Amino acid sequence: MSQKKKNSNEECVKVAMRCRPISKQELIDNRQEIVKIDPERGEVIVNNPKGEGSENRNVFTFDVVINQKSTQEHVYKMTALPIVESVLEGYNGTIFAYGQTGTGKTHTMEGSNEPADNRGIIPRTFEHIYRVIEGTPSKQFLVRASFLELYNEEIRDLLAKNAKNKLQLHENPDTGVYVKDLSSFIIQNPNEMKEKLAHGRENRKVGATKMNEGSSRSHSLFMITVEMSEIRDGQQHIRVGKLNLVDLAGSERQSKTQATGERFKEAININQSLATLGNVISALVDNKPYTPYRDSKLTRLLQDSLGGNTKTVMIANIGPADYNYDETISTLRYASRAKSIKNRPKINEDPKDAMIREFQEEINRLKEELQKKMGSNIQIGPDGKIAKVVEVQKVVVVTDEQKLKELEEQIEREKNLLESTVGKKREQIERDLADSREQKEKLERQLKEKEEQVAKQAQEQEKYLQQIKEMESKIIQGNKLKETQREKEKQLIKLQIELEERKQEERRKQEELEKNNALVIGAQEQYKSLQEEIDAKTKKLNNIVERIKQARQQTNEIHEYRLREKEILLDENRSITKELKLIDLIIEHFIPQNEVKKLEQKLIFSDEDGDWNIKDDANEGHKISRPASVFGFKRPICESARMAIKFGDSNPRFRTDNILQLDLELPEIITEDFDGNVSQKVQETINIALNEDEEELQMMANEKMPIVYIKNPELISKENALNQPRVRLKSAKKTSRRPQSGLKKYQY
Ligand SMILES: Nc1ncnc2c1ncn2[C@@H]1O[C@H](COP(=O)(O)OP(=O)(O)OP(=O)(O)O)[C@@H](O)[C@H]1O
Repeated sequence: MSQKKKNSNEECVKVAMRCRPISKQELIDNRQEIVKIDPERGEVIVNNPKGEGSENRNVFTFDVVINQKSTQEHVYKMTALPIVESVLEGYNGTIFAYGQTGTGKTHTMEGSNEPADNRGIIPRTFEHIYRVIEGTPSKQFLVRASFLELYNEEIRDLLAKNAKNKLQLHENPDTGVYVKDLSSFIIQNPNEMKEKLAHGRENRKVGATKMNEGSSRSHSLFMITVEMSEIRDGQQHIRVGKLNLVDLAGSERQSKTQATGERFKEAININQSLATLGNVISALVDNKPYTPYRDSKLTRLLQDSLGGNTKTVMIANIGPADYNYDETISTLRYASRAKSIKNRPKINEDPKDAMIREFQEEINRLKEELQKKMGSNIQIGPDGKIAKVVEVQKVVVVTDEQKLKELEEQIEREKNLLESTVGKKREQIERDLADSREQKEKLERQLKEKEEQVAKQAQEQEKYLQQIKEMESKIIQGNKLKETQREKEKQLIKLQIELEERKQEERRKQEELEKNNALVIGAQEQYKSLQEEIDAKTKKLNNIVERIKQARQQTNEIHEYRLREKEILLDENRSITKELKLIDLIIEHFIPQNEVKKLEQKLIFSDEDGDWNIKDDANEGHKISRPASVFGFKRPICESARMAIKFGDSNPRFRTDNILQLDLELPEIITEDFDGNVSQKVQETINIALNEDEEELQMMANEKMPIVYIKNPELISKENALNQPRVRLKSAKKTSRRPQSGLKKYQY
């Protein structure tokens, strides 16, 4: 029984491993290749450059393993293709690349357009989606795309006009986690989609590290939503498939990348979010009661892809060189665990918020309105054209002109007749003629009016048609000619997917079997002689001893790796503490205590954003009421504005008109500008706060510092403290009050 069918629609995360070729630099540095790949068995063997004998071999098995020589097309077929096919049936799908920096995640996900063979999964996905749409005339499609990055735990819309704006994560009980205000574009063909990808890429954070020149310093997520509408059994059915294409920033060691400053901060954030991803994977695999999705924005964004309702493929990227052994093993262990995550994919059928339904309804409404406006004899074809109106115009013209012509002829006849008859009737005839001319002019006027009316109607009709056409063009439909080709391709893909799934299933079972075999000594086995039994059992014993050795070796390696990771985390911790200390120092020494308190009261921790936000007073009901208007002024006005008006200030803001975009009214400056020279005392305080631990700071106070600011005055004897003269910060102006400080300051 396949893994899929074990528990209704339960299926495991599919894990693929890709190893990049050894780089030129690695060849120059004479690096050894330590990775061996057997795609048929789905095996990756990594040799420990420091190990000996059988202990130096680490064997991993994955659903798909891709060697250094594989093409981008092969990678697409083996990893993304089945997921994209599922998305086009209405499933949610996620493809994400994970691995150490510089191992080829971006190459795998995006690749490059030149040469065309180098295109990665994302552009190939675009082509695949529109190829399927072209070959499916029985359905209507609406395709949308969004592109975001997650940089230093902040979400940015890479397709927005202002890509610097931070966006927030929200949760909807029906649709799950989503990014509020993320822009989404309706896309009609793969080229338009590629343009969006290129546009977003330009806005993405990329920086050089020692390990990779063009390293992605953020996680990126390209989202494609495919809405499909189909008439089945006389009823409309809508399905929506969502595809997440994720290129994660690379995991890395600060010591290797030699990151400093902003790069160092980025690296800390990247490592932290990846560590959370690891924790989520572990919690899911170990069936822990709580999964820490909320610990990072990355895991919240991927919540449905890990343990949710999505079909997921994880591509673990590794490098082949010996100096990356630790990271390679760590990536493979991470990936190996992810194989056991179970998802429950389901088709998104008839969702309430499908945009294609809204579009279709709007098109029908416009058509109905057009019909109403243009009269009952107007018929709208599938292409939205209206021939009848044009005919009416013609009829009107023809009828009126004919009438006029007949009239003129009649007049002419009468005129001739009259001219040839008695002269006394001439006057009468001329009068009649004048009347006829008047009638002709009247008719001409009527004709002109009618022409104008028809032109106006035609204009209005054109406007409606344009609107309908524009909306209809967003909904794309396939071509009958391509249908057979698509059917054949679909059959082929289905067979290929089935074959691959069977292979993967066999591999998983084989792996399980091998694990169990080594531990079970065949109690029921029959042996011909005692010697045969001894031989067989000795063999099995040796096998077990070998496995125990390997397990010990692995445990030692994991232990060492953990120690190193711990060291890195401690490093990160130290740097964050340092930064915090600096911020503390600034707050405590340079911001009045009452302002700090006010701010603290206004701060609120948002579970949704995982961040501190300033409370919106309006929502809390503490909003200060607006002062009432002063008689004679159009709006409430402050004292300084009133004074300014009094003294004839020409600034438009004081004209009491409602003018937008006014300059800010700046508060009175009560501080002095910094003149550039930091006093030795302040500099020493800052240096010590930045460099030393808290306790050391207090201890050193006795030795070096003339003035020391401490958080806990109880630590110093009161007597000692009181014997010392107090020093207070000077105010900028004599008229201003002295700044209050939350710290008690003692001098020694
Ligand atoms: N399979 C491959 N074949 C050829 N070149 C590759 C392959 N994989 C990666 N490379 C090359 O290696 C370099 C690093 O790759 P890439 O930028 O994709 O790594 P990355 O994992 O995305 O790194 P980071 O996490 O720092 O963004 C690039 O020059 C890329 O072209």
